[in-house]
Amino acid sequence: MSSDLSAIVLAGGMSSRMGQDKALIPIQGVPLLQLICQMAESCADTVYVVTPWEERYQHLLTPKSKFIREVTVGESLPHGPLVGFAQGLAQVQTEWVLLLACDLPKLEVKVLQAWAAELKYVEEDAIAALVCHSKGWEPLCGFYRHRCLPSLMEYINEGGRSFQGWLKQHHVFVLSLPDSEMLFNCNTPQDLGLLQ
Ligand SMILES: Nc1nc2c(ncn2[C@@H]2O[C@H](COP(=O)(O)OP(=O)(O)OP(=O)(O)O)[C@@H](O)[C@H]2O)c(=O)[nH]1
Ligand SMILES: [Mg+2]
Repeated sequence: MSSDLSAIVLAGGMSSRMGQDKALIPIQGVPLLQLICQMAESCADTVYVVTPWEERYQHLLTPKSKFIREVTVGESLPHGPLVGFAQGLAQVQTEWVLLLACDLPKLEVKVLQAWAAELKYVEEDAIAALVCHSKGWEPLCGFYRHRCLPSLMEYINEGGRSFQGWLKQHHVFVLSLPDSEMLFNCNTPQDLGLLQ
């Protein structure tokens, strides 16, 4: 375990495709958000759950996890994952942050730990270490250097909301993915059906 690594779990999405809050869906009896926090804890000393809805998830917190309350505007609609991440990153002190979506039920702790062990070999000029797939980077299961925050804020302040658009401006270290099933993204009732 590295004291230079913390984790941010994003739990502020609308789950509109699922039709119910994905974070609360039990996977083999464990609510998805709790499952992701448990996995994050196996790699990082502190896990930060970024959400505007602390009360909803209070009962799911694991021993090493805490909330970062996301600030929303207007009718409390979230700003999307890039802004949620920036708000979380601004509160974190470690050199590296493992960023995780809360809808990845097939994550594998061993792979996350092997990636974390590789961070010491990542080139100094890389701002992140991510898996690359045919459509671009996988931004919501990978590692970011804390010092990417000024560039992220600049991109957001200019109106940018896309991880791909932001990452395009930077050098990113490529992580290898032993089995793509690990990144199975549970967005719809059909996805959920595949799990059960
Ligand atoms: N904190 C925070 N997390 C977000 C926000 N938008 C999405 N997320 C999280 O980002 C991850 C990926 O979200 P998606 O699957 O793309 O979208 P979603 O909003 O959860 O669901 P849809 O409404 O179906 O698109 C999930 O962990 C979401 O909870 C946001 O505005 N704030
Ligand atoms: Mg998703």
